Amino acid sequence: MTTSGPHLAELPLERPRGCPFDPPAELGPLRDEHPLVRMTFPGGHEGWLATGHAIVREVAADSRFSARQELLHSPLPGPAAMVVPPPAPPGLFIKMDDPEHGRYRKLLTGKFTVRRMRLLAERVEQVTAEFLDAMEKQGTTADLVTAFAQPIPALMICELLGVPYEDHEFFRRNVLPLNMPDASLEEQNAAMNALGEYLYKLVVAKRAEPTDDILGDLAATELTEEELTGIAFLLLGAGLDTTANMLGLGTFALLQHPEQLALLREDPERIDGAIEELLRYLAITHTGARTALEDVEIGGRLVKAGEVVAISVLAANRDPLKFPEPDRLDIGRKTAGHLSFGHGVHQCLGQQLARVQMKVAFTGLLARFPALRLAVPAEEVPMRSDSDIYGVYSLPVAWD
Ligand code: HEM
Repeated sequence: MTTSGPHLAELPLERPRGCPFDPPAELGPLRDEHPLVRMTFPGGHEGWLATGHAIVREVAADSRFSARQELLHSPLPGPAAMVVPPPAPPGLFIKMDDPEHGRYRKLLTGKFTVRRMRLLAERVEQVTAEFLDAMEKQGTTADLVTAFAQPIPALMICELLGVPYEDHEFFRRNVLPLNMPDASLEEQNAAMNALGEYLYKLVVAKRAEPTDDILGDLAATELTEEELTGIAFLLLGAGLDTTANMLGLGTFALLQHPEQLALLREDPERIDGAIEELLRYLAITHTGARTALEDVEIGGRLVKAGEVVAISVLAANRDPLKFPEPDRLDIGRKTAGHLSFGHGVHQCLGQQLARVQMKVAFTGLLARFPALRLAVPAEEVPMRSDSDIYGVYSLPVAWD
């Protein structure tokens, strides 16, 4: 076991200007030499950065590493990195460990199964067709983000949870700062409080008058109103911004790789493989973190109790030891084992929902607009470089 080695002064974050889909240039060589490396966190704490696929998987699967937020130092710079966060509010189980985490998750797993999500496909098709109709009517150009990528997942998660879609602008406005490390603590707290108050009122109403949706079902259990609010907050936050960014950034990536797009257009059956490859290649939830609860020997290094390990999903998904020619977007490749939905007990609960939405939405978009193209030079597309969830802020597209 080695105790010395290189030391990173910060987590490299900037994706290259020329190819905004690739990891920061430093990350590849670093991962290949030192898949687990010492790093100073923005608040000055010493910890680690895991970039190798095997190590990232190990950390995510090992219950000696905790997801509890009060133990975490943020690996991303910004005001939140300077403070120790409070324990997660009740119900926010993504920031909890088992058995507490499992108690909440168990109540939800049956609601997001492959079978249930496939049954939903018809409704996703209707919703997608409506937004594509509206986009087509508006002329021969559009911002794909506001016309297509955002509204489809927003409407679907609202319907599933039983949250009024009319309020989606309010959710979007308030979810945004929560994923932005640079947002001030005041902004983040105000957003959290506004969403919390809204959702609390909603679950109280559902408890009084049951509704036929996920929150309605949960309101009929013994969960407290605070727990219901935390779960609603997690599901709404996770469902609004993630799939939307995969649709926006995924379309951008396909337009920038015309040979891959042509393969998909030639044989739309390739869609499932294309989606997994886009998930791997783009790694929109690029960074995570865990805290060691005890001393752990891993990858030939000793991570001490209390130290935080930042995880670069982006670097791990591009590890040549796992994926040959990892920097090539190849919709026909074997993608099993990509880490874009996480790994271990916290693996994404909504992944089947996300897959169904992406399949229907990408298929509908490509069929409706055979001549879809960027309406601005690629360098002018505004990237979400300042967010925990990568993507595009807008994607001007045109068709004939
Ligand atoms: C393409 C879209 C999506 C991506 C890339 C994504 C990514 C992830 C990742 C990486 C995690 C693990 C986080 C960790 O280990 O700390 C996660 C967890 C989670 N995701 Fe997703 N997600 C997506 C869509 C969704 C959707 C649509 C929902 C809707 C309900 C959702 C709900 C959740 C929940 C509840 C968890 C926490 C699971 C747990 O802690 O047990 N996700 N997601």
